[in-house]
Amino acid sequence: MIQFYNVTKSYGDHFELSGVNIRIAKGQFCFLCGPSGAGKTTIINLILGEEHPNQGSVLVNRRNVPDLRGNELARHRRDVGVVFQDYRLIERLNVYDNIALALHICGFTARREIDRRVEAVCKMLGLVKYIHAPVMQLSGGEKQRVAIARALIHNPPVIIADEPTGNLDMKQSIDIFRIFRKICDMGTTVFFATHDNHLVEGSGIPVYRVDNGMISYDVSP
Ligand SMILES: Nc1ncnc2c1ncn2[C@@H]1O[C@H](COP(=O)(O)OP(=O)(O)OP(=O)(O)O)[C@@H](O)[C@H]1O
Repeated sequence: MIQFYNVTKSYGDHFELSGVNIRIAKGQFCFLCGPSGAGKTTIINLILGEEHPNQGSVLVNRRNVPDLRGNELARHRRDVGVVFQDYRLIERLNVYDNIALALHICGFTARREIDRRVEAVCKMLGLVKYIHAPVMQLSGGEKQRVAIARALIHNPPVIIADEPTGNLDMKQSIDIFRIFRKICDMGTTVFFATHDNHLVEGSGIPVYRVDNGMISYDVSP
């Protein structure tokens, strides 16, 4: 589903990732760990096609991302749901409108279909009672659930999470992590960048670790 072959990415002479090989199968859950500045967001941007490698290939669903242009790139970005640490929601809009906006942007116009999808995803994420609440009134954990709902609304085969628990306390982090595990159990591939060792250790989930420009792979016990 996600494959990096011998990828090199540098920014001038101050940062280089080299010889990056990643292989994440369809429906698999993998962590992406590493210290601040190690290149986690760079790897995510390569998957999204927001950055291009200097060398090597980045395949998602067998498509070489750096080759995608125009409609193909737009389609690729719809196929990869993204969740960020800082939620990136529109605070003055309510939960329903934040999630529905993602469907409007993709050309959905039928009100009944939009209602059906938004209600289903809110039900799955325990957001039904907040559906008409402005996002600014929600806690960090609730906002992150809205951001996950927005990322899931198109049923993307892949979800990328960039430090999704970075602003949350331990209890909320564990809740959010469990939601991602549930999403994976439903068949979605999940790549989860985190600094939270308490989520990684003992989880038994494979980990890609970036450090000093290199990547290694292991399975935490
Ligand atoms: N567009 C860019 N131009 C130049 N340098 C960049 C660019 N994007 C990132 N960098 C540099 O690349 C390095 C890796 O950054 P990146 O954001 O990928 O790290 P990270 O592991 O996600 O860090 P954090 O955990 O702090 O978010 C950093 O030294 C950063 O300053």
